[in-house]
Amino acid sequence: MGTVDQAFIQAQEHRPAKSSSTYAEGIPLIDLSSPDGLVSEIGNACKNWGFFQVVNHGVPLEKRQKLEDSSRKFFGLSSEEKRKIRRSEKQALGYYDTEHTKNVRDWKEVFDFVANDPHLIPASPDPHDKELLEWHNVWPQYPPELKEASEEYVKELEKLAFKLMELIALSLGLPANRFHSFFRDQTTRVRINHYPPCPAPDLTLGVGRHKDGGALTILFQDDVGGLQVKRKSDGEWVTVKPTPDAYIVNVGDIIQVWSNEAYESVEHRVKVNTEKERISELADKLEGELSINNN
Ligand SMILES: O=C(O)CCC(=O)C(=O)O
Ligand SMILES: [Fe+2]
Repeated sequence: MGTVDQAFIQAQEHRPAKSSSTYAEGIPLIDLSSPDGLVSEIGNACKNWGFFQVVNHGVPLEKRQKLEDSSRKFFGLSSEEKRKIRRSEKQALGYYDTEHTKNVRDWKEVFDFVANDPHLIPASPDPHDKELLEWHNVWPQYPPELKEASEEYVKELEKLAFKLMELIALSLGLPANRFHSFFRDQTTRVRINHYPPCPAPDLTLGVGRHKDGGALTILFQDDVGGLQVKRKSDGEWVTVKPTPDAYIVNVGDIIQVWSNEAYESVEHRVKVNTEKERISELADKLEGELSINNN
C-alpha cells in the first residue's frame, strides 16, 4: 500500500470496504424504447432506489465516444497545461483538481462546462440580492475538438433530461410538462471526472459520500466501475456494475422537494483502485434559483 497526502484520507467509518464490494443487482435497468409500464417502472425505481439505469436512451453512441476520447486526451496533458484553465473564485467552470467533499480531498480531477454559455446565476441565496454572476465556459487549446464534442453532446443530453423529467412528472401523477417552466432560467452543467489510479484505495475516495444538489443527474461511467450507492433498504454501500451504453440516473435534492419527499436524493460515492484510471461524465439539470453544488 503506497502513501498519499493526509488531505485525501477518509475517517475510518467512511472508508470503502477492503473486500470486493457487493454489486447492486437490484438497481433497475429501464428500456426507454418500450413504453409498456415505463412510467411505473421509473416511479418504482425513484421510490425504492433513487437511482436507475436507462438503455435505448436516444443519445448517439458516437457523440458520447467523441467526448470521452477528447476528454482522455485533455486529462493526459501535464498538470501545468491543464491548470491554464483552472477554476477560480471568479471563474466557476473549467479544470479543477483539488475538490473536497465534506472537507476531505477527492482523488480525482474534473472538467466542467455548461449548456448555456454564459449562464447567469444569483450571487447569493438571498432572494432580495439581485446581483448576478456570469459563468463562462473555458476551453483548453488541446485537444481542439473537445469544445465541439462537448457542445454537441450536451444538446443530446438535454433532450434525454427533458424526457426523464416528463416521465418522473407522470410517475408522480402530474402532467408530463409540469416541471418544464421551472427550468426556464436553468442550465445543464456537464462534469467530466477523471479518477487516476490510486496507491491507497482503501483509505481514499474518488468522490466522498454526498447527495446531488440539482434536480436530476445523468451519468455515464466507463467499464472500470467504482460508483457506489447507499442502498435504501439496508444502508449498505453497493457498487453499480457498468452496463455498456447505459446511463445511470439519480434524483437530486430538488426532485426530493418537488415530489414532497416521495422520491429521495440518495447518498453515493466513488471508490478508486490501484490499477485503472476511470472516466465518468455527468450532467446535472440545475434549477435556476438553486444552482448551488452542495457536495
Ligand atoms: O463518477 C461517478 O461515478 C459519480 C460522480 C458523482 O457522484 C458526482 O460528481 O456527483
Ligand atoms: Fe454525485
